[in-house]
Amino acid sequence: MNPTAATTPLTLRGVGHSYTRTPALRHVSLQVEPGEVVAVTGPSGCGKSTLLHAAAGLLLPQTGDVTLLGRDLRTLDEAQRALLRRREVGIVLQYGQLVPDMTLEDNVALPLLLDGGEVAASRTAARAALDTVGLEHAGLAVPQELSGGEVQRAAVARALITAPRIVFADEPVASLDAVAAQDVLDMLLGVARRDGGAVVLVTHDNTAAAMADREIRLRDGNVDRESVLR
Ligand SMILES: Nc1ncnc2c1ncn2[C@@H]1O[C@H](COP(=O)(O)OP(=O)(O)OP(=O)(O)O)[C@@H](O)[C@H]1O
Repeated sequence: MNPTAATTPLTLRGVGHSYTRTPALRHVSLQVEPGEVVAVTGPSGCGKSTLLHAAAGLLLPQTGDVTLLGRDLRTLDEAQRALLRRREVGIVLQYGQLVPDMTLEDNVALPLLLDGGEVAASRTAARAALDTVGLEHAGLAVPQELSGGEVQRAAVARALITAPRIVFADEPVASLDAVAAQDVLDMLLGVARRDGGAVVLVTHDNTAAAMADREIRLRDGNVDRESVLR
């Protein structure tokens, strides 16, 4: 058996975090199983993005523990968490988060280049990744020359270029039309079909949420309801 297939991709135990006096997340526990796609839904401000940032190691929550791909995130320093994210985790945040004055090709190649990848090979891989998201024509453009939907698709290409074991996506289809949204979701959800892979999708979009295996609905920083969808 592949040893990575048995690793639980993500476990949160009693995770809480406050930016101000009102907690953004109160006490959230959840587990994502190998092969699973989990949609995190709920009204604006209920804590979805905070949950995603904590789960992906972008934010160390004030209380509780996160185990990501078998690693307890509290035991890793910032550099170790960054390395784990870069090598094994794909992250698509709201608004794409591309580097503004880099071409799309270099933006998408960045995770490989930061890991010591050879420049020409990394750019070739980036062009192939841009091709899969329908942006083969835009490799030499910079993000401000693109539409919101194109930026989002490039962010998806960048998140998938390292063949991550888990993907976290925050509203990945918010600025896409229905056809492009379906394409992007298919690509992201493909990660869960890899051995031991998993996907966590924050979304307001009912169609996107309905593609998940399980929906976790938050309210006021807590899990309000969990529904098994398939
Ligand atoms: N950096 C921050 N500083 C202060 N408060 C914050 C910060 N980020 C989030 N919050 C607050 O924490 C709460 C949860 O925010 P969060 O972004 O996690 O919710 P959300 O469910 O993702 O919202 P949306 O659907 O609108 O993106 C909100 O009340 C928000 O105003």
